[in-house]
Amino acid sequence: MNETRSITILGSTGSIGCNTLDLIEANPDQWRVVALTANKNVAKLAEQARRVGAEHAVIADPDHYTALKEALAGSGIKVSAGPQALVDAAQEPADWVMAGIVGAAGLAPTLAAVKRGAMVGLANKECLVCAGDLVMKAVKECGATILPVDSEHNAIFQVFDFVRSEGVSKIILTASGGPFRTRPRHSLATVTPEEAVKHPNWAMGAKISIDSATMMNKGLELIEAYHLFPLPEDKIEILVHPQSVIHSMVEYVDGSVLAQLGSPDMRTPIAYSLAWPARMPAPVKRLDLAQISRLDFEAPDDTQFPALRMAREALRQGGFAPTILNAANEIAVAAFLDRRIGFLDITSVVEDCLAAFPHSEPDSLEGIYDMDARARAQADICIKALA
Ligand SMILES: NC(=O)C1=CN([C@@H]2O[C@H](COP(=O)(O)OP(=O)(O)OC[C@H]3O[C@@H](n4cnc5c(N)ncnc54)[C@H](OP(=O)(O)O)[C@@H]3O)[C@@H](O)[C@H]2O)C=CC1
Ligand SMILES: CC(=O)[C@@H](O)[C@H](O)COP(=O)(O)O
Ligand SMILES: [Mn+2]
Repeated sequence: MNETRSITILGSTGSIGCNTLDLIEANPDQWRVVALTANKNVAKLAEQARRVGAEHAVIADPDHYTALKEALAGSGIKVSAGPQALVDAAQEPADWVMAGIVGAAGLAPTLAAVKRGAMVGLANKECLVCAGDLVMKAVKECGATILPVDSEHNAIFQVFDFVRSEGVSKIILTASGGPFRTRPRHSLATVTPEEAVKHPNWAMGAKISIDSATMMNKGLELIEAYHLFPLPEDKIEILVHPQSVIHSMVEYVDGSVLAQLGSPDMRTPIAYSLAWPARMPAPVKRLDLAQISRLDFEAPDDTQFPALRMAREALRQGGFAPTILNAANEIAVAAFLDRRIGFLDITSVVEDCLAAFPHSEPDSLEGIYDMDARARAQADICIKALA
């Protein structure tokens, strides 16, 4: 990469945000940091902003505005707070925006970056699950470039022949199977949040780690892949691969299967997206296949992991079903992390919420926000009923 790129990181204090900062700080001359954002973590945001000389720091929770202002006093860094300030930050003219906020809270700022035609590194899969048609329509209309950061989608992006896409026969999304892949389902009723966040291969934020444990992560990724790549749902297959070395594959009509491999370290897909269309170095452990010595594969078990079936059905059903799936899952995962429900209740809550609403089609962003809020309220009702 020859030119200097200006960058905004939405969710800079999270796992994706910190990995992104790690890469840009290794090559500081190539980057100018426009804005960094967080939800509540004032201390980390202020420290990051000072360290990289950000122009603007935004805290989503307005109750933390004064604390951030004090933490950045004398730095010359602009400070703002609240959900609209996140959108304003995404609208500032940075060449490249990392969509690294967790959950549907990332939708509005991601859409704001898309609408000004930016290059967007997309980690926030929930915004595509919640509002995929609307986001992808805005991408086309506004000339934005989506660079998939999610490791599987980044792998597919690296090996998908967009010029001759009629030659693609299917996508194979790999899944680790999470920490409970080999555990009998009945034994999962009593697992703790501490056990469930322990992913076998990846270090990630709490919400996505729980999603990996229920395999809802792969369900969300199925819907994400459907929106990112020009293939129907029945051409997107899920394959369990416990080592997370092959990050995904594309099969072509001539029988060729192209895969992207690497150590399970998000700095590789983030670096690919940051430098795109060039490449940049990433300080990750090099893949040593002789040492790994074997790669395993198995078909996913929909009985052990009903989230996979539910996500595929929601995608087939269309309309608001994926919006409801995502919203209910966010609320149920938060309740599990708070120890208000058990691990197996997460997917039961999602299933009950999906059943609670008759089929209807979104016609606007407001309609999507309305359904997202109604699904969250319904999930709260289901959770109270379990107590
Ligand atoms: N972690 C990973 O390796 C991968 C993550 N992803 C996806 O990337 C996204 C981020 O994941 P991850 O980095 O693990 O998550 P983390 O929980 O580690 O970080 C989330 C970030 O979003 C901010 N945030 C949380 N809630 C809000 C809110 N309501 N409004 C504004 N900002 C908010 C957090 O701020 P604060 O620190 O103040 O709470 C933090 O900066 C998710 O969509 C995930 O699915 C995809 C592939 C891999
Ligand atoms: C790193 C990443 O992209 C995660 O989404 C990861 O893939 C989670 O692993 P599994 O969902 O396959 O367990
Ligand atoms: Mn992933």
